[in-house]
Amino acid sequence: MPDLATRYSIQRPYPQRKEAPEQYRVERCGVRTLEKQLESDRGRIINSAAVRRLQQKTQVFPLEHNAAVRSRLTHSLEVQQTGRFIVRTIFDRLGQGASILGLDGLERATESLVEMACLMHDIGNPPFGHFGEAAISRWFEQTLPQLPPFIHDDLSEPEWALRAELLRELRSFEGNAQAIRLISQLQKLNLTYTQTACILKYTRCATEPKPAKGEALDYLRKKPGYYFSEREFVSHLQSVLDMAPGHRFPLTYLMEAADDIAYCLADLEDGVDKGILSCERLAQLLKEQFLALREPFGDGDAPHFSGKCFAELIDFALERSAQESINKEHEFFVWMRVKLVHPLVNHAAEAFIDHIGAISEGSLNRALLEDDSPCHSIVETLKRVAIRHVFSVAEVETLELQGYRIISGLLEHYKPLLMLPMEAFSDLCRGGSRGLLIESRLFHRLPNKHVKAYLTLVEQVPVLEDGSRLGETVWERYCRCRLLQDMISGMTDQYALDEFRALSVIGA
Ligand SMILES: Nc1nc2c(ncn2[C@H]2C[C@H](O)[C@@H](COP(=O)(O)OP(=O)(O)OP(=O)(O)O)O2)c(=O)[nH]1
Ligand SMILES: [Mg+2]
Repeated sequence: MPDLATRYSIQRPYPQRKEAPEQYRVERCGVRTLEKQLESDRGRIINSAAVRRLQQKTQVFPLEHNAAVRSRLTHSLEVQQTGRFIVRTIFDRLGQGASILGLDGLERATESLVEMACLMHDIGNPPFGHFGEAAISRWFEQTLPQLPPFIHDDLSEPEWALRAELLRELRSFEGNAQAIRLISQLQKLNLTYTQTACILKYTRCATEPKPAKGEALDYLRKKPGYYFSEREFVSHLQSVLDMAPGHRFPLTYLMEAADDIAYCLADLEDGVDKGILSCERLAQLLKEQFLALREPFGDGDAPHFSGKCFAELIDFALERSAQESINKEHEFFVWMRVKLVHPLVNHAAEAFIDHIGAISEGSLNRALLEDDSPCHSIVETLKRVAIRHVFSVAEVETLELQGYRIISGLLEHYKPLLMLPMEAFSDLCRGGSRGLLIESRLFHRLPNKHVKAYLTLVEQVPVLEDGSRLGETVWERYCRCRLLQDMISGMTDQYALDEFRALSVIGA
């Protein structure tokens, strides 16, 4: 079994130290140095604009005015807390055994890595959450066939192949892949590779096809985890941390479990807070859903969860809330959390320890909580009730349609920039604007940082299998599409709405 601790490295893309790479490993640099470097990562992350922008991005409810309802930022803070709880539970359980896993003395470092991964895990998400991702992907899917070098060009065989892969990538915008791009190229946070690896949730490059069910590591590769533009960064990260391609960094499993535990209850609480469901109705739905999920396991009509019948536990939370005179809903969720979070955290910690071999290798092909246990059924129950009874109500769907309209509308406004021939766009980048009435004005609205990232990427024309280079026009157009995706996904909900209104000449 690979020793977990050998994966803890303080190496960064832009090193500030002069030592040879072996000195970056915790066995050589020592735990104190590692902790100091991770403290520096914390500062870089907490002070980043990408984290601040989460405060105005949708978790479930787009453009929400009620600040008590979760945004991506408040959700991420809850994930951070849950992540810390899981790490502490693992170390408490391990006790003296931490040294067997090579984790001796690494509790603080592990806690910091997981906490910061949790805080950052959603930074690549576009405005309007899931629907934002879908809107970007769909717009590109419909528009790419109209873009000049993508529809006609005199290309060699290998160029055709890569062009097709780049098009596949541009059709599938992914928040997780965008997060890797943000850290490495757009914000250049220069985090330790170890810290960045904790949020590399999926391990497939977006140019590769989705694996078929049953294929090796199909779960870890089910969504794009990084873009072609970051392939060299990721490949370097993998070699620094001894990660095989397609495999995960061990602590990423903890970030994923913390996210699952945090949002499954929180989304329902927000639904109740917004008056979409009453606690009584929710309690009934949860009991029914849990029974239905446990049926194939034959544990009867009172399946046990953490030594108690699940229905009893819900009724207990309901009773406690009935005794509360002022904030009944709050009381209900306090008790739900008290009764559910501990067992779920314990289960995640146990699964981490039980599967430490596969986890150290990064080959466990599922989420920690995804087994056939009652704990898994609880998470599934909460998620399914949210999907059926919160996300799909008319109010939420209307807001999602508005988000969709805003994102596709914005991309449509910026489309003239994508249609320009390469030479005219380079002219714009050099400050020229002759004859480009609309395009020059649109260009001036692009964030400087994103234009700089585009200019850097344009220079990195990929080398093909046969040693030749990809045609410049195709590569440049890929970079320009990426630029537009960077710009749109970097917006907050409110900023996207304001920008859409401004460009559409609609008043507030
Ligand atoms: N409004 C709405 N929210 C949804 C829907 N499906 C899931 N959500 C919420 C549930 C969670 O609070 C949140 C999860 O968002 P993410 O985009 O991060 O997805 P998740 O982490 O499950 O998947 P990932 O593996 O990161 O792609 O979105 C939906 O159809 N509508
Ligand atoms: Mg996510």
